[in-house]
Amino acid sequence: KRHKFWETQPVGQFKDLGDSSLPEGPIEPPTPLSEVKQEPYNLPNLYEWITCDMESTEMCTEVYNLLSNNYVEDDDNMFRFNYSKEFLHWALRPPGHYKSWHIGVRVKSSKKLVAFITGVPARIRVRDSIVQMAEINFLCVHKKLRSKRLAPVMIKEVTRRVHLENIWQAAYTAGVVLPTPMSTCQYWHRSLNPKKLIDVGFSRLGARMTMSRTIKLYKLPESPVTPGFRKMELHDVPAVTRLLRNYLLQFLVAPDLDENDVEHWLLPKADVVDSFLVESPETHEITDFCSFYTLPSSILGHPNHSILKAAYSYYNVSTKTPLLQLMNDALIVAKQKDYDVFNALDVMQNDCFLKELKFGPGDGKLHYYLYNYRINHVLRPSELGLVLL
Ligand SMILES: COc1cccc(CC(=N)NC(=O)c2cccnc2OC2CCNCC2)c1
Repeated sequence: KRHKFWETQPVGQFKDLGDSSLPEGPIEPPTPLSEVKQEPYNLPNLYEWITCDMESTEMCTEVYNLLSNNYVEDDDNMFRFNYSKEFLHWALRPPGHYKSWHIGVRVKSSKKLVAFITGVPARIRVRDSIVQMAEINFLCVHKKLRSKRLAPVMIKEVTRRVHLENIWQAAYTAGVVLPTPMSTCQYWHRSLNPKKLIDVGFSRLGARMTMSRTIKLYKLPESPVTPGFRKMELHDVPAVTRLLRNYLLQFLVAPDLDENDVEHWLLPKADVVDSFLVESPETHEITDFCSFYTLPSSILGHPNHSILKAAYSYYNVSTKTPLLQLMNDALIVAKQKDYDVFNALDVMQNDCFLKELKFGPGDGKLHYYLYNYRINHVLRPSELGLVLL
């Protein structure tokens, strides 16, 4: 189906796929900053731009409410992402963030927030090149304002504000196919609370399975089995940074994280991000790492459950403990913390534990995109070392 807007943008076009005469790298050169449009794009008359100060509790609440009622739903419209205020406050303020990249649209008369889009800066390595990019996320238009062609103007406005900071590439994901995925990943779910998942229709009772048999199938030990498995702490940042930087080198696309980034993105924050490591009891060396972020979903229209508590696999490194055992310990602590389900994409080396740890395939795909950067070969998920929130 035609992509009226995306055919006008510097993104890989379907017609160019396979044309490896086109060089890998930026599609368009940077524009001199003086030539970047200085004023915001025009919005339909009733609406105005607002820069959302995510340090303000009221603004965080307005953004939370917009997303909680209007953001991404699953294909059957049974669940809707319910990012918490604390999560948004964390996700949008990494080292070097720009307030101007937290963009809202509100109704001039009522001041009601009706749309949102964000960018955060990230250093992303693509093969051997480190590229300063914007990670674009949380594009949301109020349900009542859909198909007014607001999304293209919001994408153009965040692009314009990213250009003003002399950044010319971006990365983003979507559940829909646009020109042109750099990789397409499958998502997987591991039941932790199978009874609730079946009650709310997230999972179905397997054929020839009883509920008690299903509960037994997903049962986990009370506590992690790996000696030296513990929560990450501030003093672990240098060692975790070394471990993670070295591990991510094997992937064709991965974040280039320094200690400041690791401190922000991976230090545990209650109900936002959890991270654990294995410190060898003999040598006190840090040999392995695992992490997940907390992204609940609203359960739409269910009489006795309103929230699905979900953990999303984030960055994991195994150098001594088998990844299978490390991730099983992650499942165990997620169950201890009362998560209903543990989600993962088939990126990095996740394929090696998904089936064995009783993950089931989800009913959709997550497509990864780069803006203004051509990659000649669509990446296999196992070549991708990037997890977006
Ligand atoms: C269970 O509640 C849902 C509520 C809304 C959408 C979906 C399906 C879905 N679209 N899932 C994912 O995109 C997904 C599945 C596994 C891991 N990460 C994911 O997406 C992340 C990364 C992209 N931004 C959203 C969160 C499920």
